Amino acid sequence: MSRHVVTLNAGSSSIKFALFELNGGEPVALAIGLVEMLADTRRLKVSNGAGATIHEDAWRDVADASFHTDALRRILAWRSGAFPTANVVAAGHRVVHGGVRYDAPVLVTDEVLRELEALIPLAPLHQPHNIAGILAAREAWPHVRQVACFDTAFHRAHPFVNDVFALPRKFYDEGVRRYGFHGLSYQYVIEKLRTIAPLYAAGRVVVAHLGNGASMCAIRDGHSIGSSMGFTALDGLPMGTRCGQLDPGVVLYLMQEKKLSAEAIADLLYRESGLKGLSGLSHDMRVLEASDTTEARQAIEYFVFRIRRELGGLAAVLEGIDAVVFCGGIGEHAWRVREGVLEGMEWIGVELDRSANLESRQVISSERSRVRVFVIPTNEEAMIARQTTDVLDRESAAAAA
Ligand SMILES: Nc1ncnc2c1ncn2[C@@H]1O[C@H](COP(=O)(O)OP(=O)(O)O)[C@@H](O)[C@H]1O
Ligand SMILES: CC(=O)OP(=O)(O)O
Ligand SMILES: [Mg+2]
Repeated sequence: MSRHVVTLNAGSSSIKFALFELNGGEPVALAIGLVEMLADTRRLKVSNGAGATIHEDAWRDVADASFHTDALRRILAWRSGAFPTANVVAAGHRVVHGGVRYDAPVLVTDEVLRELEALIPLAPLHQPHNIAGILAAREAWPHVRQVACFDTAFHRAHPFVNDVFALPRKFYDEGVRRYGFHGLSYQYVIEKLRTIAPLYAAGRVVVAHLGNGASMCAIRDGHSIGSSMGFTALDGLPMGTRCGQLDPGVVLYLMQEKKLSAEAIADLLYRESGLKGLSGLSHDMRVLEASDTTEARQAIEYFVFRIRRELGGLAAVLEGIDAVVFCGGIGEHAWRVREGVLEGMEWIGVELDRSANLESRQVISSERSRVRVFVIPTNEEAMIARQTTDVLDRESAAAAA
C-alpha cells in the first residue's frame, strides 16, 4: 500500500500545502495548493504535480484574524474529498522558529509543542499559525505523525560573529541570537543548484529569497554562514509589511516620545511597515509595479537599495562570490526588481543578460559575466516532504534496531 505525506506551510499572508506520495525515492507531489489572503477575498487554488489546476474556490467575509484557521479547515476538507483513499502517514509542517535547540527536523511531541509555543513572541506573524497547523492536523488525523521542519535549522552552524549581537554576553547565552530564517527555501535552492551547476553550488553563493517575507543568505560549500535576518523575521530587508533593518533608537523614540505600547510597536513594525508602509498603498509587489504614484516607486527603490547593500555585505563575508540566486515570488517573477539590483554591479563581477532577465530564464547573467546569476523557483513543500520522510525513515530504523 502506498504512503502519503501532507505538508503545510503557513506563511504570513498565505498557506501553501501539498500532498506527496512516498515510493522509496524522492517524494512525488500529487497536489500542490495555495490559499491566499487578497485585499477583500480569499482564494484557494490546487494544481496537480504537472501544474494543471484541479480545484479552485474563492470566498469573502473572513476577518484577517481567522484567515489561517478558516483556510486550514477548507484545505483538510478538500483533501478528504479529492483523495479519500490517500494513506496519510505523516504531516510535515514548516515551523519558522526552532530556537537554539532545533537544528534538524523532529517528530512533534507535547514537549516539542510546548517549546515551540514558547518561541511565539520571536515570530508572531508565523509561529502561532505553524502551531495551529500542527494542532489542526493532529485533530484531523489523531494517529498520524506530525513532523516539524525548521526555517532556522539551516543557519544554526553560523560562525559566532554572524550569530551574535553586541549586547552583554548573558543575552547571547539565553538565546538572543541572529537565527536567520527561510532555511527550508535556502536548502532546497542550494540542492537544486547542485543539480543544475554543481561547481557553482560548491562555491560562494548569495541567495536572495524575495517573497512577502524577504531575506538573503551567504552560502559557502552548501552551508549558511550569514543571513540578513536576525533574532526575529523583522531584520534585514524591508518586506511586504515588515520594516527590515532599523536603528534600535527608533524603537526607543516610539516608546519614550510617542508613548506607543509594546503591542502598538509590534503591530507597526510587523504589519504596517515595509512596502505597505512606505507606499501607503499595498504590501504586494504586483500592485506597486502597476501603480504610478511616487510613493509606490520609492517603496520599490528602497527595497532594491537594501538588497544591493546586503549583496555587497554578504559578498564581503564570503570574500567574493561565484553565483547569485533569486527565488521567492518577487525573486522569481519581478524582473524589474532583479534588474534594479544587478544594474551597475559589474564591479562585483555580475553582467546581466537583459533579455534573459525579462523572460525570467534560469540563467540571467551574460556569457561574459564572471558571476553567474540564476533564477530558481523555490519549493519549501518539497523540502518539508523530504525532511519529513527522513524523520520517518530514522524512526523506523531506530525501531528496527
Ligand atoms: N509576476 C509577479 N511580478 C511581481 N511580483 C510578483 C509576481 N508574482 C508574485 N509576486 C510577488 O511575490 C510576493 C509574494 O511572494 P511569495 O514567495 O509567494 O510570498 P510568501 O512569503 O507569502 O510565501 C508578493 O509581493 C507578490 O506581489
Ligand atoms: C520567515 C518569513 O519571513 O517567512 P515568510 O516569507 O513566509 O513570511
Ligand atoms: Mg514565504
